[in-house]
Amino acid sequence: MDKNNERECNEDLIRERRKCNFNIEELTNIVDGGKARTARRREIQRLLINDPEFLDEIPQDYMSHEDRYSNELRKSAHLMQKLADQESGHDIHQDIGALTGILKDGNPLMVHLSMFIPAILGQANSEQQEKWLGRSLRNEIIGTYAQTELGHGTFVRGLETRATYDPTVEEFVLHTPTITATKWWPGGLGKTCNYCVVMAQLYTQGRCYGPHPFIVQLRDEETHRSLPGITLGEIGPRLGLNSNDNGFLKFENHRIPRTNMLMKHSQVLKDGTYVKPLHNKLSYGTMMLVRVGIVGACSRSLQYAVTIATRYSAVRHQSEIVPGQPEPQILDYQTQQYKVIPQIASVFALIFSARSLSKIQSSVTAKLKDGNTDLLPELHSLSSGLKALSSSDASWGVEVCRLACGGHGYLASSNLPRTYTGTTCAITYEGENTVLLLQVARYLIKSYRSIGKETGASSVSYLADQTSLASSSSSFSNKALVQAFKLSALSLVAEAEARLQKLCDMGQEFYHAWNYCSVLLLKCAEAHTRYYICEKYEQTVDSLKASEGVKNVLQSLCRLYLIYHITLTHGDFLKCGALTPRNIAVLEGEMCDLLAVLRPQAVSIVDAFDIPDELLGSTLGCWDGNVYQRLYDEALKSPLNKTDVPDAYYKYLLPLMKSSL
Ligand SMILES: CC/C=C\C/C=C\C/C=C\C/C=C\CCC(=O)SCCNC(=O)CCNC(=O)[C@H](O)C(C)(C)COP(=O)(O)OP(=O)(O)OC[C@H]1O[C@@H](n2cnc3c(N)ncnc32)[C@H](O)[C@@H]1OP(=O)(O)O
Ligand SMILES: Cc1cc2nc3c(=O)[nH]c(=O)nc-3n(C[C@H](O)[C@H](O)[C@H](O)COP(=O)(O)OP(=O)(O)OC[C@H]3O[C@@H](n4cnc5c(N)ncnc54)[C@H](O)[C@@H]3O)c2cc1C
Repeated sequence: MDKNNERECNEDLIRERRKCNFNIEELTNIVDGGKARTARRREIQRLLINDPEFLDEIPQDYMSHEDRYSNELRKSAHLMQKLADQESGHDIHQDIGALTGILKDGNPLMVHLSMFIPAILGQANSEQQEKWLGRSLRNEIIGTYAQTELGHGTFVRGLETRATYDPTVEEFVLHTPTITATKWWPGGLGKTCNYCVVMAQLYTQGRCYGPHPFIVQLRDEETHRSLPGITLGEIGPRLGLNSNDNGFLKFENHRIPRTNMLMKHSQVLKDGTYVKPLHNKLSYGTMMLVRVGIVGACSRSLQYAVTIATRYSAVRHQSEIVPGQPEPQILDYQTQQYKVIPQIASVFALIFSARSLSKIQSSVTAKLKDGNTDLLPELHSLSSGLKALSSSDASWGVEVCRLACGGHGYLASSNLPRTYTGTTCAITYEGENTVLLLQVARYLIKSYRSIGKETGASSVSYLADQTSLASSSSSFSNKALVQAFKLSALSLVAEAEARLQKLCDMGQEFYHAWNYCSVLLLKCAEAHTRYYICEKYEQTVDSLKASEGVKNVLQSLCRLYLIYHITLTHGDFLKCGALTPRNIAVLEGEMCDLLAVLRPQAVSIVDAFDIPDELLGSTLGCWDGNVYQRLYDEALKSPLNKTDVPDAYYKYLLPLMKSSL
């Protein structure tokens, strides 16, 4: 689509784009993380969208279960080949964002790229990396991450798969002792992978040392047949991601060499002696790494959904605001603005938090190389909290965007249903959100109780700021609003700690008291993480070197985000005295003013996300706004439209209609 050719474009969108008062390219660079990143993303996307191999012969929704898998595997394999053919020197994980939309509805090689290779990088020692890293990067072997079992996903310590060391032959015996120990869910496990990293309970010298990672060959490298002692299969249709072959796996006393235990952090020596790691949760490192990646992935899903909803809201006319006048664009309704524009603001919140988290992760990883694990709990807490809030915010945001598109948003061709199912899964996988938030709460309570002890953990240092509890601000600057979030989080943590202590003082065991307070603890974790996101948003926008136009847009979006979230949880702000009822009323009024200020810029802001039509894949969100013709053309692709009278009519309907004659 030639974006300079207005003749092919919907008139409403032309008018919207003429209202733009900022430099779109500059905002695109901010979204991508710099000019060079924009250029690289475009280079990759051009390479992909001009390649006919990525086209589907028929829309996926009309394919059989087998054909969907096969079609997606074809494209995934082609994509991997294409990326491998690219000049070297690029980190493929840096490029993952550029690939959004090219593969639809889960792809069978995703976990190979996002977990198997990272697991080898993070858990294997140098000899093991020598053996498996190159092969997996060259796609000579394809792997997955097999941790979850039928009986246990959340509670990793409860996994039942066993790896028992036999020093006589220096092998581990992998065994699935019960039906509930069957590995269940891993992406690509059913039919695609020939290797995997298995998390199993390590037994040596008669003792269990807990879950550890092992690399296991599953299928013959020539015939692709499952190896003896291994049962593999696919788990069946899911809410979404149905092009992937999520699988199951059972071991029947399957033997692997001792050197297949991934030994970067802990080891089992030839005689069976266990050497413990520097920190006993280092074996959970792959999960933590992916949680960081999920924050960025969620921001991209939301960019897709909100691009579709915003453009559609500019094109769609319905009802009337002024009686008797022409039907307005639905984007002119304040309630529609309230659906769509906070989601645009949320995209930037997620982008800036993802970047901040990624920096922290790099510095923790660098420290780990020197044997320093001090900041691991801080990273665990932040990555858990941000994974949870980003996935729930993005899922809700995508759903709101679907609702904002009325009936057409329910159509598969809008690409909103698939965007939703591809986002909501992140609430569950890689640590179910409630469970991760309770991990954050655990860290908060522990940190609150150790006030005064220097831990170097900056995300919780505010918990020591007891004086702020008594003070409410009369100023409404963005900084002051962020302070209100801080106060709200601090006061919730203080309340939860006091409630826990009271129950313990009354004679309850701590773990019962914990469960009894867990709804409040969840709120603490959410408030703390929201404060973190708001603080990063405000700081990033404040310190941004940008033109006035871009800065103004981002300031307004940031302010909208702060006020929007205050209004959603205003009870917490009132309860702690951070804001008064009058303050809330004023802020609610200002939120509506901000919607009006941002409304004329909305289309241009989503244009700055720069998502090519071919990747957006939506009849409603295309750049030219030619919505109705596209909806009609897509409908014609339905196989039911191949004939005027379907066979089913003769088989079922005709006999029914004639039966009473
Ligand atoms: C590169 C990627 C790019 C992009 C990504 C984009 C898209 C996604 C791509 C792929 C994803 C696809 C599919 C999903 C795959 C999966 O789902 S894999 C399976 C994931 N499974 C989970 O996440 C399980 C969740 N459960 C857990 O992590 C743990 O069980 C638990 C953390 C909830 C609890 O662990 P326990 O061992 O029981 O610990 P505890 O008793 O609760 O706590 C003891 C102390 O340990 C601390 N702790 C726990 N975890 C960590 C950690 N990772 N690091 C540091 N510390 C940790 C905890 O805080 C406790 O500390 P105390 O000081 O309080 O004692
Ligand atoms: C699309 C998809 C892809 C996946 N890919 C993989 C993969 O590649 N590899 C892999 O190993 N796994 C994978 N998984 C599995 C995934 O990681 C687990 O489903 C997830 O960790 C949740 O565990 P669970 O299913 O046991 O849920 P459960 O823990 O059974 O959760 C059920 C409910 O119990 C609650 N609950 C559980 N424990 C607690 C607690 N301590 N406190 C309070 N509430 C609690 C939860 O909040 C939830 O409401 C995938 C899952 C999905 C949906």
